[in-house]
Amino acid sequence: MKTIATLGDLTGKKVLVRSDFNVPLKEGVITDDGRIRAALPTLNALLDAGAAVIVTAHLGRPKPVDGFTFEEKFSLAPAAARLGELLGKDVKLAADLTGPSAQETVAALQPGEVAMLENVRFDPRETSKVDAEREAQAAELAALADAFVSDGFGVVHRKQASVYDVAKLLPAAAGTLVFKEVDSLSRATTDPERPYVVVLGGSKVSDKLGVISNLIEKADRLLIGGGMMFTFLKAQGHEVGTSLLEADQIETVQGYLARAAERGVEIVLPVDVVVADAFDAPAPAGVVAADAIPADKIGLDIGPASGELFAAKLADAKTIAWNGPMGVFERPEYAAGTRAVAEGIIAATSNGGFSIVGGGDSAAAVRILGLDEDGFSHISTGGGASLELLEGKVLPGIDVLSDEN
Ligand SMILES: Nc1ncnc2c1ncn2[C@@H]1O[C@H](COP(=O)(O)OP(=O)(O)OP(=O)(O)O)[C@@H](O)[C@H]1O
Ligand SMILES: O=C(O)[C@H](O)COP(=O)(O)O
Repeated sequence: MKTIATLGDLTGKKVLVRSDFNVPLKEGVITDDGRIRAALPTLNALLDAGAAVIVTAHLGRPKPVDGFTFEEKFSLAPAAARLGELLGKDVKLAADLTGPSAQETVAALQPGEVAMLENVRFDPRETSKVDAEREAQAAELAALADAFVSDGFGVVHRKQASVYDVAKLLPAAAGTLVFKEVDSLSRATTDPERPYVVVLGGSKVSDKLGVISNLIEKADRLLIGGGMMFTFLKAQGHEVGTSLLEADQIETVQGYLARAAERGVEIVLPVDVVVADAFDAPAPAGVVAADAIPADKIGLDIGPASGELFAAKLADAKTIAWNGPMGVFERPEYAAGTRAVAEGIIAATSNGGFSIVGGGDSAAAVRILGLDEDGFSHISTGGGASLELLEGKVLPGIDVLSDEN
């Protein structure tokens, strides 16, 4: 990948930086600013080099249909305010992406200053599958700057206008975060020390099921918790009540279970589950066996016996990749499973294992639960991106920064 140094003298230049500020928010307040902190080294390096910096980023998955559509709950305003605090300077947020507000903001921007553009996904062209639509948006973004730095590691697996297409239109380089992430993750992809154990959870079930197919070829053991455990339990013939379920993936998962058995890869599922009457019920209803979830209950965490089982399955691991919380850890009543797994990983790491935590929410869980970040070998800012790298895929946002381009 091309480094920032390849961009030459940046004094007085306007540099467009793609960051990943997709941070967890609760009532408009950022609950974990890890991704914003992780962006600082690149931003400071560019400011020190005399550049004026324009940051573009997304938050969540807004669904605009007809042109740029602002939606308060997906505004980057909290991220801009936090970035300003961390940099110790005012960060102006344009009200649009490439429209009059962005143009005025960028025109006034001086070397050493930082501005942000509103959520890049407020424009439907950002995520369009039609090349020409994305390219048109990328051209508008490129017109704002002299160079492009891709530093939003969490989004480099997306072939989107601000990640991929814009890199073709300006002198482009990878930021320091992208370099650091790729370096660390390559330890798990290139001849990992064994046993290699992968722990998967979270709620983006369909995003992650495909990853499992690939990891069956690479890992020795897969521990499955979080929202995706229910599709596995169902695939084994158990009822899952009103829990998160991808009904159309059941057969696919049955195929994974069969292939894992053939290859001698162990797939470990929870043996008990913490259930509630409803997602928003004020308190859990209890712990049930994983093969006996009542029809009117929803599973929101792995149970205590599963926490112990998972920790035991991690104990001898020499390479560990963890993506996705084991339950709805944001609520203390459903955080014990995630804590048990995190502590199991910390123990294995102190025993000589190499551990990677991936996923915005998993990294946030480590901090929110007050766990020791230094207990893990690498905490990635990427969720899907780190998983796809672990799968060995070529990521469009990295490929486009190749020295050969
Ligand atoms: N059993 C469950 N039912 C519903 N939601 C769950 C369950 N278990 C975990 N979750 C939710 O999953 C969310 C995190 O899932 P997600 O797949 O986004 O993980 P991630 O680590 O952030 O990865 P990425 O960075 O790719 O988004 C959390 O908000 C958590 O509350
Ligand atoms: O949270 C993430 O993993 C990244 O910001 C990418 O978000 P996306 O899955 O909505 O593309």
